[in-house]
Amino acid sequence: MTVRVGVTGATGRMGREVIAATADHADCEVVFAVTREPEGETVDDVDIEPADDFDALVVEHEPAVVIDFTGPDSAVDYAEACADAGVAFVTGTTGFDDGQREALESASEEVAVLHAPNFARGVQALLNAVGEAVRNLPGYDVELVETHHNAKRDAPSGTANRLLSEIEANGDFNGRTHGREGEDPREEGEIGVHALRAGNVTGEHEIVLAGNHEEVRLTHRAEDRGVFAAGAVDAAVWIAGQKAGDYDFADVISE
Ligand SMILES: NC(=O)C1=CN([C@@H]2O[C@H](COP(=O)(O)OP(=O)(O)OC[C@H]3O[C@@H](n4cnc5c(N)ncnc54)[C@H](OP(=O)(O)O)[C@@H]3O)[C@@H](O)[C@H]2O)C=CC1
Ligand SMILES: O=C(O)C1=N[C@H](C(=O)O)C[C@H](O)C1
Repeated sequence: MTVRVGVTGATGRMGREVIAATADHADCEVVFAVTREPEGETVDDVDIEPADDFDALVVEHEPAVVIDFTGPDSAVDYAEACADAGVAFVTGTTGFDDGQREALESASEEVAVLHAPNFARGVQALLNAVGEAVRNLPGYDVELVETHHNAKRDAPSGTANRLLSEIEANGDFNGRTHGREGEDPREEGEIGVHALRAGNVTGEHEIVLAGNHEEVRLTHRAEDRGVFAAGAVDAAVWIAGQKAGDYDFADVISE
């Protein structure tokens, strides 16, 4: 059965990729796509409509799922609208604060909600590998470096935060140090976190584990945003059949 998909942030970097990825997927179709100021634009032959009409478009087109790559405030608004309308919600948006995360969780009491800070399958493998490396190398210094394009708003990236949680869950650490300046020697057990913003880098995450006169580096490098979009569309097709709840991209790729 074809899964009917609504797309938010449709003229953004990721929104455009999602529309393209949906066209490449045999099992879904875009039934509407919105952005704040559409100005009569189309993306891959899909008409882009005003975000102010979101609620009416949901009623008119009856999507099974909405895919969102926007900003934290708007993602929460769209999640709440989907919860009211009984529509599943997949978001790759990052930069949520605690209150916004709670709002997504509340929406997941009504409908299926999947939030993933990174829809690349390789990042799921990296999460597993990092946990194992940290468990196997107790006492090693751990530093994380992420690099993104110069228009990214949030730092550290959502993926970096997820990796940091995984690192902390698997070892004995004393907190995170974001960058260093001046007289600031490394303290035992701290995790150094460094966010680089330059040019049009799609997204890189590297974890350095060093100690015992040796060094391990685990790196993921996204070469194209289509990787994220394809994962998000796979998640949308998967979530269309799920009951209300809070889901992760790991649930999608474990099947
Ligand atoms: N999970 C993953 O795999 C990935 C996640 N991301 C995340 O996705 C998000 C979007 O990234 P990207 O596409 O690069 O960003 P862009 O800035 O290119 O696009 C964001 C889009 O969201 C819309 N938008 C922003 N704020 C609002 C708002 N308040 N209300 C309604 N619409 C809004 C914008 O609409 P308008 O054009 O109308 O201003 C724009 O079209 C970021 O949080 C990023 O970190 C990015 C890549 C992969
Ligand atoms: O903003 C981006 O571009 C990206 N954001 C995500 C994040 O914050 O982790 C994922 C990816 O690295 C690209």
